[in-house]
Amino acid sequence: MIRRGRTEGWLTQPISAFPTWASFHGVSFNGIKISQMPGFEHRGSTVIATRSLESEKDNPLMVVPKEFILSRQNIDIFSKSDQHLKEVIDAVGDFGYTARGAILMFLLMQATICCPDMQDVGVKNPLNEYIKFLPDELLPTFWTEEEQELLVGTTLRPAIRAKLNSLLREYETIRTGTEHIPWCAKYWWDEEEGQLTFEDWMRLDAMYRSRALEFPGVGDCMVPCVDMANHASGDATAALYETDNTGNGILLLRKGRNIKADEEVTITYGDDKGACENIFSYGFLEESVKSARAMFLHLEIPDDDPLRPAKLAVNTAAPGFRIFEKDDHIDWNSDFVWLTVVNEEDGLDFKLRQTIDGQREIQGFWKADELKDISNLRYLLEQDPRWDIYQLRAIVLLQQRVEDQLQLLRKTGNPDRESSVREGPWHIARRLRNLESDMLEKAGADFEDQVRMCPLLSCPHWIVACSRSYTHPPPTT
Ligand SMILES: C[S@@+](CC[C@H](N)C(=O)[O-])C[C@H]1O[C@@H](n2cnc3c(N)ncnc32)[C@H](O)[C@@H]1O
Repeated sequence: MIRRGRTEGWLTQPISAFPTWASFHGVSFNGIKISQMPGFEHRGSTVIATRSLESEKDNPLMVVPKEFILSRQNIDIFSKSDQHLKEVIDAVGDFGYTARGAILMFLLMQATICCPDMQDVGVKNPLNEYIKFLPDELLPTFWTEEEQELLVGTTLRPAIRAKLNSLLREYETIRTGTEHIPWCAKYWWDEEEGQLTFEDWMRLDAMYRSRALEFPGVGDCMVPCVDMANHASGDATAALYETDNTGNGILLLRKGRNIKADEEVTITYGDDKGACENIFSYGFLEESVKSARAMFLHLEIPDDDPLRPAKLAVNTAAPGFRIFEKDDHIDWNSDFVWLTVVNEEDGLDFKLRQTIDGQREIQGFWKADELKDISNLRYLLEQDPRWDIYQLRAIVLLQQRVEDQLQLLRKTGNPDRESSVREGPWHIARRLRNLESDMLEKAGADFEDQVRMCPLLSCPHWIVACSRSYTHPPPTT
């Protein structure tokens, strides 16, 4: 549907029409415009100063009426006057009550309302037009198989796979939830006339993912017009966004910041995000980025661990660990790792409990303490006299996983660009490979140092103590 709307023109508007649309609906601009930056057209539209601006004198640069903020709460309000919107949000169950679910369903309704084939569906509102100004971002979920192959060995590759699987599950939830509604059955799902495809869902997800912001006092939302600001990190960030005391969205130059006419007014999409997350959500990596910053590596509980099924049953954490830069070294965090490195002899135990509705539920224990939440395990292990051993097991496990990932990256090398591969994905994949490879090398060296400095290594029994969760040869000292 969306692709058709873009081609036939009913779901697209030139950005030159944006200022008229925005001012007509009460958005105020002070010394700024939305347009493309000469020389940087590949970055789409952005916010540009029309005259020199000073934070002391000119703030706020933009005020967006609070009714325009696409948030969970506002969509609740919209759905009170649009029974079709309410019907589909209610039909998709819990998903429709999350910010992401409600906003995606709202965007889907706007595209549906714009489609000339759909009669008497939804209520026309100013945000029907907003979706027409949103470009189709080349996020990695849209890279071809061949382009995604360039990512083998990077953490972006499994992230894309997982995302596509979760999008498929969402799409199925929407289909099964709404196919009994007569107008959805006809316009979305009918085998001949139905317009909605998985590609539409991917496009709506890309609109949301590349534009959603966490707005102070509102939560995850899309703020039309503020979401036209491009990203710059660190000192290069020119402006901040927040809500004023009446709930309107505002854009403010950073304190003490001056901007010359024709300069870009950027915001930050999050300076702490790793290179992988930036590419995943926004489809680009700033040229100034010189490190991967943060990476998430998946972990498996070994098949020969007799507690594996029980551990997986109680696990509520992401199955892996995150490494990140901290000062001049690489640090890590994970709740899952602690569950992986302890076993029955240490004090981990599981019991089956009968619930009141007759179901059986598995409960985890660390010695006498019930593991109500897996995030509590680390705290309990810290109190244990064998904490040093668990730490050593964890670090050795991470060290091996980091080494495996590095080997995978090295094995695939830096492939040459085939003519069927687009320049953008190729360039980004190459940069990510190099950045992640550097970070893994640094993490490997830091973990090696930690193992080497561990006092337990002078104890001849340490391998025995560690052996349960340590299946690889110990590092040489
Ligand atoms: C929130 S939108 C910003 C407005 C967008 N440029 C537009 O045309 O609607 C985020 C998208 O803008 C682009 N973008 C933002 N900052 C960028 C940057 N520093 N370099 C390259 N592209 C950027 C990316 O395509 C990103 O997915």
